[in-house]
Amino acid sequence: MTLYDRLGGAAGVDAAVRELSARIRVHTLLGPFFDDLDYDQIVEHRADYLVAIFGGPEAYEGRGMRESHRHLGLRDEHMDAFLHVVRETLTDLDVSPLDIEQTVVELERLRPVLVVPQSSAD
Ligand code: HEM
Repeated sequence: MTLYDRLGGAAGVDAAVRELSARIRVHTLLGPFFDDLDYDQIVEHRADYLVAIFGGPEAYEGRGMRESHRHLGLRDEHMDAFLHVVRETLTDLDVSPLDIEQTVVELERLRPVLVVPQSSAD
């Protein structure tokens, strides 16, 4: 059984991503990144992308993760905050601690892709 199945398949992942995304949109540090963007479309892409990561059917047709985040200049603190909200959301949705850990491990793999290296000059 994949993580996707244990999270409740398409409906479960979709519900979790929607709840996560609502929390991210109002987050003090993360929310402002999405001002003036089509958030519904981002949430839809985010759900498709995560379904595939967790072992569900591949439906994601958006840009590569590096390409879609590079211009944001994300730092470790943004990734940390994102993962913190993931943990809180899944805990509130009664996902098992083991599945939460596996989810975070999967998302951690994207850290080097999403976080822009800081030059020693700044
Ligand atoms: C593992 C963590 C993450 C995943 C899986 C993820 C996934 C995605 C996906 C699939 C898209 C849509 C790309 C497209 O439409 O082509 C996207 C866009 C975006 N993400 Fe993330 N993301 C993650 C972390 C973050 C973090 C930490 C931030 C910081 C706030 C962030 C901010 C954004 C923004 C602002 C966009 C829209 C960029 C634009 O269109 O200008 N993401 N993300």
